[in-house]
Amino acid sequence: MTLVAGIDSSTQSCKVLIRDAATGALVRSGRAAHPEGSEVDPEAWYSALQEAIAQAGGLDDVDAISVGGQQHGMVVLDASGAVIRPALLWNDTRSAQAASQIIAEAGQGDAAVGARYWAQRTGTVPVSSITLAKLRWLKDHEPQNAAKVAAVCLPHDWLSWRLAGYGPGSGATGLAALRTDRSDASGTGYYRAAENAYDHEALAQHLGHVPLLPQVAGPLESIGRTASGALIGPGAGDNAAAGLGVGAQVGDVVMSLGTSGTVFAVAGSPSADASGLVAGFADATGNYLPLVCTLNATRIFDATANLLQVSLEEFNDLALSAAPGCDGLVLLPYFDGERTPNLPEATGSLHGITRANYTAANLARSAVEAVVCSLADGLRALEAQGVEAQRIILVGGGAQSRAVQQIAAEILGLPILLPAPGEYVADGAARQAAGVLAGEFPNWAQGTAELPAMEPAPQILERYRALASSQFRNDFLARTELGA
Ligand SMILES: Nc1ncnc2c1ncn2[C@@H]1O[C@H](COP(=O)(O)OP(=O)(O)O)[C@@H](O)[C@H]1O
Ligand SMILES: O=C(CO)[C@@H](O)[C@H](O)COP(=O)(O)O
Repeated sequence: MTLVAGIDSSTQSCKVLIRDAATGALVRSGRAAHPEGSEVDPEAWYSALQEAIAQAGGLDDVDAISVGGQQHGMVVLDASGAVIRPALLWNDTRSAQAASQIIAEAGQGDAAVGARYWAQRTGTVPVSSITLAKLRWLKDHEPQNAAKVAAVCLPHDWLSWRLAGYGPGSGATGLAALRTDRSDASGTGYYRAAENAYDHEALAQHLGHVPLLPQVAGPLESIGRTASGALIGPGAGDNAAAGLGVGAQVGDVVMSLGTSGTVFAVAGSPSADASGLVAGFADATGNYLPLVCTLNATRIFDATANLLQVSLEEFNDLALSAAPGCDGLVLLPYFDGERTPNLPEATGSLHGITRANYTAANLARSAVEAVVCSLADGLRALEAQGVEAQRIILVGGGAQSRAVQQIAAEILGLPILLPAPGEYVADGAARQAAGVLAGEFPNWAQGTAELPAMEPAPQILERYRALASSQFRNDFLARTELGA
């Protein structure tokens, strides 16, 4: 049996799946936790990867491997190949002001002009998550570190590079061996997905110089070999890998609930949304991946379950025991600030509390309704860019939640497909690894169920939208009054 391995190095953990390259059957798996926090030493990802690989029985009998990873994280390397400082992750909002400056400077002070400039130039209006904003933050706050940057790469690029035998001390030869793929490159803010080209000018302006950038490998190109001789695929950003994992085709819309909430479509042409809601990313096959990402998804469930001192299963039961609309209780889920809408300083808030509705069940349900509504807004932004959603493919750890499944069916008003429980980012990476071996993506069978239709509850989204837009207005006014 020929075996392939797929890795998902995500925000919270590292997962390794080893599959039969011919059929896709799962053979072994492993998993290890990542440290908390939005600033992480990349070595911690490598240790978690080693632990997950060992748990999955090692790689000695594996013929090809690919890494899917959390997007945008800033991994900066010096000339020797050593990491200069801990990576700033996609959900680290300290770079929010840098993002605003990048936009304002492009528009010579006019943010709307700057937003249009970036939408046209790279497909994405920078927010704090985007790597370019993190590099600008580095230049402004740690100029001595910025000056040392010989190469910059992303979490999945760096892990693939380590698997290929490079690391601290591998010097210029090592740096020249860095590779990425088009999907992850498209999330940097210095890659023009529609032209398949890096934007060196953006780096020169916002980092202060142009460092070495990983070469962009083709969708089925091998970028090296592991110590045990397995081919290493190009890898992908985690959302593009999830798209591969569920076999998404042009026109399909995927909603993922993990640490981040994302909703994205596979598209045949690039997008350029000057409102900044939709990021114009690329997928892992040569298409495009217009995507909306929120900072607050399953961790809202974790925090609420924690507060209520219940397990996630009990949390789901509680949520399902409350009535749609939570008797008027509405949560705005901006616990970690927010990226879409762009409210990096926001905090969460609970509205409409009465003595009667302030129950554990309503609190649990309000958390699920909030997260689903925030993604329903994401879907609306995608539709404004011309995406025609016929159905939604639901993935990510949060898709396992029965409460999410039911409430998504009530709120989204579209058929919802639930792939068999699995790790779709790691699956996409495994599928890519099998494709690297065979020269084409495999056609692995996959069980998918359609969720039963639910009584639509449009009032939930209406109330959420009314509150969210008033919070957005207030935040905007506060920033304007402060002159920010
Ligand atoms: N049955 C469940 N009900 C609710 N949430 C769940 C359930 N199972 C997993 N999760 C959520 O999934 C999240 C992890 O999802 P995952 O996609 O692995 O995240 P990430 O990719 O960001 O590391 C956890 O925060 C957890 O709350
Ligand atoms: O920033 C984005 C997409 O733009 C996030 O989707 C990250 O890629 C992290 O994903 P998870 O670890 O939450 O799956």
